[in-house]
Amino acid sequence: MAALTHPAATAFAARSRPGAADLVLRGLQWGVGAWRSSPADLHLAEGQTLALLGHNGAGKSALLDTLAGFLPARAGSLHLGGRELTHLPPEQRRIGYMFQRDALFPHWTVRRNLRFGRGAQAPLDALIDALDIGPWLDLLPGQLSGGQRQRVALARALVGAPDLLLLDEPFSAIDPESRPALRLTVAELLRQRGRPTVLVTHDPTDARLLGDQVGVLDNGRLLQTGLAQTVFERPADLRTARLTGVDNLWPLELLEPADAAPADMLRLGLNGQTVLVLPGRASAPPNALAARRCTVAVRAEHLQALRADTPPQDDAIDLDAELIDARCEGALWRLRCVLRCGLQAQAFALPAAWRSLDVRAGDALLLRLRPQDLHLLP
Ligand SMILES: Nc1ncnc2c1ncn2[C@@H]1O[C@H](COP(=O)(O)OP(=O)(O)OP(=O)(O)O)[C@@H](O)[C@H]1O
Repeated sequence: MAALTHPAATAFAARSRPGAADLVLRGLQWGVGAWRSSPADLHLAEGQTLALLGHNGAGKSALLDTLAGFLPARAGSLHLGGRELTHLPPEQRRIGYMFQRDALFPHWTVRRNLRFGRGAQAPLDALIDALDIGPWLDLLPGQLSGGQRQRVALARALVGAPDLLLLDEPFSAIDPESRPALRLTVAELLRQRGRPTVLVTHDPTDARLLGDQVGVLDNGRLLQTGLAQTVFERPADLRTARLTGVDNLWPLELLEPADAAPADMLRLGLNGQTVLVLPGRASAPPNALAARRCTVAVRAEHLQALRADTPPQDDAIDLDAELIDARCEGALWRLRCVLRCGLQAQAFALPAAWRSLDVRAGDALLLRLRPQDLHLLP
């Protein structure tokens, strides 16, 4: 597998055509049959990747088909590098598209598949090297595994330096061991391409790692788009929080400040009992203040599991908890706990931290978080 800064990837990028190529959608509506999206506006700068997250049927593939010209836009416009594409046929759009199903020609070798269309004259060596597909060039797609075919399809989408790259779940058939390395290779290829990419995924890790921007699509409506960090750390609503993989979503009531507490403290609780006290009521969404309830969103990676006797620390919020169970998930342990108020909480721990905790199911723990890692949703 090619390394993150594989020289071949650099050479491949150097041969990509230079020039501005922003993707701009203005009130674009797309649809399949009777299904139709809401209008969407978007500006994706050259070189940026938009990772689109959404449930099944949200309209992700239909959007890619519309950008590629396989489905007609129902309304609005689509510009790429200042060129209006809205009504151009697919072959005039200079778009590389990796479909959800690899769509390689089954009776052609991998080499001939790569040489099809835009790839007829394009240099291939650097791309073949970066994606590690050299050994399969003379094989037919049917002689490859699903994951191997996906890599070839990825190369075919990238060949000839398209102005816009569309990737529909590019890693869905890649085995879990190869996925992190391939993700990094692709991230580097996309970064060096200098052209926009729209990538559809169900995996928040793909979206976080590959997306400069993240868009969350729900039944044809873009709920939130923005910098990946903003969408992941500050999801606009509950659906976005779920789609971006927030594990802890605690529905809490806004309680009156306790006696003698500063008036601007925010006291959140359950059944009248205090769960969290936060500095500053300003962090609460205005409609949550009015409704006197909100959902507290905390990513599992922001909860630090500590031994129950750990001394308190300034500016940290500590929650008493009891361990339910712990499971190894690749490089991290996922700790499932129950808070004193009865709500469940999940925290990640690195293997060394998990070992040094030395706790078992039923043992007491402290879950620590920084106030800035906690986000209140209406
Ligand atoms: N051939 C079709 N005829 C009619 N409606 C369709 C057709 N294909 C898809 N749809 C509808 O269009 C909507 C958008 O489908 P689309 O395939 O874009 O969703 P998606 O977000 O890509 O889903 P998935 O994650 O399952 O691939 C869906 O609600 C679906 O019901």
